[in-house]
Amino acid sequence: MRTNVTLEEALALLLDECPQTQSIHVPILDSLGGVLAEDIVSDINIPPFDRSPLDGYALRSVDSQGASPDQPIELDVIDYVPAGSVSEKCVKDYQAVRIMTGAKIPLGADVVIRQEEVENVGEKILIKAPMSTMENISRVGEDIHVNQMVIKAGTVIEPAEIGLMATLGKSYVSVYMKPRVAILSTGDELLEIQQPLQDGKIRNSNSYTIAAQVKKTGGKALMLGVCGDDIESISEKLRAGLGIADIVITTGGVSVGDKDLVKESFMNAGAEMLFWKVRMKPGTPIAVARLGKKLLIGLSGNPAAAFITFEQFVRPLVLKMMGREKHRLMNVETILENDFSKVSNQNRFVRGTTVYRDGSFYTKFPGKHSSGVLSSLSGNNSLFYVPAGTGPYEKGQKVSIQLLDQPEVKS
Ligand SMILES: Nc1nc2c(c(=O)[nH]1)N[C@H]1C(S)=C(S)[C@@H](COP(=O)(O)OP(=O)(O)OC[C@H]3O[C@@H](n4cnc5c(N)ncnc54)[C@H](O)[C@@H]3O)O[C@H]1N2
Ligand code: MOO
Repeated sequence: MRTNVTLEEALALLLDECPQTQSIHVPILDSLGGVLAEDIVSDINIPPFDRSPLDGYALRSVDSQGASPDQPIELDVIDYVPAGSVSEKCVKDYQAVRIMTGAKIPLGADVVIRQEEVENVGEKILIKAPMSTMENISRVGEDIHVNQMVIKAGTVIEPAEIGLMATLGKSYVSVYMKPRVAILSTGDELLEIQQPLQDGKIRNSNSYTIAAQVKKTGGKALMLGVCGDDIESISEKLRAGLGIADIVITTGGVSVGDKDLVKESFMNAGAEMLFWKVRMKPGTPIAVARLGKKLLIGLSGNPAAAFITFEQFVRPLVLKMMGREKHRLMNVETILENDFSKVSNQNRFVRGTTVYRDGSFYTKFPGKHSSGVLSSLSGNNSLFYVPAGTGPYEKGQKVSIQLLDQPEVKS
């Protein structure tokens, strides 16, 4: 088993092991945030017919030649066509059809004049300027044409893609399944959240934080609950998790204590250890094992360590499994709003809150940094990576920061 691996090695080892999930057909609205597993090619033109982009009159451009405010040209209005209807008439010499936005251009007409530009005289209109052919006409297929590749497999589905599928008459679509991530919290000190506190015990928060992170990333979280520090009980829960999930995440029990039994439990469940311990703080003792195509990831029990190692390792893994090509966190340049004076021989991730103001990003650090502190994670949207031996960093200094979420825009 490899140990004390670098961040890059740990991520590479995980991503190398990562199988893509199978594709599944879902109603288009359920595909939001998923990755398309098929090419979407159009079998129709959009718009399907020449149509009016205006409320006005459809006419023949030749009839408008020579028109001016002093010498307007008079046309007979022979029909009315609202959107959704089709005129049965053909526009002939010095005729026009009243037309609404979205309606099909009647035969014979090759331009549309907006209604504000004409003068109405009974059943007739006066036009006061010449028009060029095809003016104010949305052409058939100008948006999408037959056989056009509209959305490529691998595209992340956003609201616009859902609208495109709808316009093409596609009600179901093939996407990669959400990776299923089972979550188990280990520790004799853990109570379920409904239970009253007892001396020496705490409530299990990690399962909930991690399940929320899984959901936010696009995976499906499956709760395995809480388990005491006992190899047989942990192994039994792991087997149950492996039966229903692509990845099993545990928290707690990965350090060097007498009751740190997760690695042994991974092996007891039949898995092969890939690595233990990454050169980073917090979250050093992360343990990763493989059983067939499934991965077992043991995160530290410390809430902030579990949160941060999830973002560094599990988030990219889940994204890659669901077919996302871009799974790295975005780095931006930010201006520090406090000092960070700690210099240590360990690589470190420091939680921070980043905002966007007057064209720049600004980052504040909370007062409490310990990996056991959960409260100061609230409101954080970024992580400052401090390589070993660097610093101190000072207020006003420009540094690079990882964004976990879009920053608030302040004015
Ligand atoms: N002698 C040493 N002790 C420790 C070392 C070391 O190198 N030598 N490493 C420390 C570091 S760094 C970390 S990180 C922790 C990791 O320990 P474990 O992953 O084994 O986690 P636990 O000891 O089980 O728990 C740590 C902490 O977190 C609380 N916890 C656990 N599960 C939950 C949960 N589901 N919800 C909320 N809080 C939880 C637990 O009660 C502990 O307080 O080890 C250091 N020790
Ligand atoms: O690696 Mo630990 O999470 O710093 O206390």
